[in-house]
Formats: sequence, C-alpha cells, structure tokens
Amino acid sequence: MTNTQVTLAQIDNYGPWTVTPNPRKEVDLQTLQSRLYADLSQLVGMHGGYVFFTRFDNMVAITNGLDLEDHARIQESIGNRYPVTLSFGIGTSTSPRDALVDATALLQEAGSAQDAERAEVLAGQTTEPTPAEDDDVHLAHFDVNDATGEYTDELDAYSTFIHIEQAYASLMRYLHDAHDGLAFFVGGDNVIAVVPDLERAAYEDAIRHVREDVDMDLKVGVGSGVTAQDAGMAAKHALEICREDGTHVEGL
Ligand SMILES: Nc1nc2c(ncn2[C@@H]2O[C@H](COP(=O)(O)OP(=O)(O)OP(=O)(O)O)[C@@H](O)[C@H]2O)c(=O)[nH]1
Repeated sequence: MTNTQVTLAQIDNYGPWTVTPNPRKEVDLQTLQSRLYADLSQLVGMHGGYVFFTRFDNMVAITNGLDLEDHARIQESIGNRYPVTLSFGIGTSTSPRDALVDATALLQEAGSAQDAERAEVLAGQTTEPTPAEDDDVHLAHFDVNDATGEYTDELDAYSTFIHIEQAYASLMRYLHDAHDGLAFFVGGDNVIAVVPDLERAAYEDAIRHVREDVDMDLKVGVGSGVTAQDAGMAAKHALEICREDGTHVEGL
C-alpha cells in the first residue's frame, strides 16, 4: 500500500498579528507571506518535498521523506527568521484528501488558528517509506493546451487570468470530489495534483469534465516516486511526451 504524507503548515495566530497593535501595511504582509512560502518551499524541497502556497496563511506540503525531526528543524529555522511561527499537522493515507483531513483535524484539536497560546505545534506521525517497488507519491502535472496561443497572446491579461482560474477551480473540485486528489495552481497555466494511484480513465474523465465545464483543453503528465520531487520530475517528463506527441495523458 502506498501512503501519501501530507503536512498542513499554518501560521500561528496570524490574523491578530496582522492588526496588532494597528493594521500592518499590506505590502509588508504580502512580502512576508511570499518570503515565508519561498523559505518553506526550499527547506522542505531540500528533503524532496513539495509545498503549495494555497492561502499563504495555510500551506500544504507533500512531505514523504521528512521525519518528525526534519519538521521540527524547519519550524525552528522559520521561528528564528520570522516574526511569526508555524504549526505543522501531519497526516498519511493512500488518499491525499484523507491525509489532509487528518492533518487538519490534528491542528484543530491542538487549538484555534487564532489562539495566542498555540505555537509551533507538531502533531501527527510520519510514515516509513514503503518498499522500493511501491512508489508512495503520485503527482499529475496538468497544463492548458497552447495557453500562449489561445489566451496569453490573444486576450488581455485579466481575461486570461479569469479563464485559467476557472479551469483550475473546475479541475480542483472534480479531482477532490471524484478521485480524492488535491490540485494546486503553481503558476502560468500549470496545476499540480497529488492523487491516489489512479487509472488512465480517471485522467480522461477529469480532462473531459473541464472541457465540458469551462471549455478549456488540458493535458496531463503523471509520475510516481518515493518523494514528491521524484514523482514531480517523472510527471514533467511525461508532460513533455504529451507536447511532442500531441497526446492528452502520458506517464501511466
Ligand atoms: N510552475 C510551473 N510553471 C510552468 C511549467 N511549465 C510552464 N509553466 C508556466 O506555464 C506558462 C505557459 O507555458 P507552456 O505551458 O509551456 O506553454 P503553452 O502555450 O501552454 O504551450 P503547451 O504547453 O506546449 O501547450 C509559462 O509562462 C510558465 O508560467 C512548469 O513546469 N511549472
């Protein structure tokens, strides 16, 4: 059985901090959030994990390959560099959706996101890597077909943004509800989804759903590995095969 390890990173008591003693300048909050994401991405990435920025005050990481000590060291490093701290909840499951549900519940049990007493919680257990023949992480790298020709070079930038966001919203809801997957926008016209071990038909369904829902054509490269980094690189190579061959689903 393969297990995805998902870590929910939540900034402790961030809401009150943003308005104490008075509302802080938005430009400073935006700078803090993007730097914190960049640092967390690098710290987790050094161990082969991926972090998705989601709402910035809550970030979701795929942390197969990181144990509790690795998580604690990252919390310490962030605490030393920033005026805020991070709590981590860790969940593992064959279903990425369930892993994040469990990770969230652990943090909620430890206290509210706006509880001044709750700081640097590290809750949950990490998973041992399964034998090499069982890759734990499955990633699907989705990309809009010819986004540059269809949208970026044709429409104004805001209209393109609306189209891309609508496709993202359609895909994230479908993968979550139908296949227990968690899809994250990563920039440009790209969405990376952490998924269970799905069949080709599931990807064909998802692509058909987005086409029917918002009239946008996607392709997807799928990859597996013992870490997110391994799975993600395999998915990128599979996506390149889609580009070369004009296909919609590769890597399975
Ligand atoms: N995060 C991330 N962004 C990417 C990646 N590849 C492309 N992008 C983004 O996607 C944008 C569009 O690039 P492409 O997807 O290569 O271009 P396209 O016009 O859709 O062409 P095709 O993908 O060949 O259909 C780029 O400007 C980047 O912002 C990737 O691997 N990761």
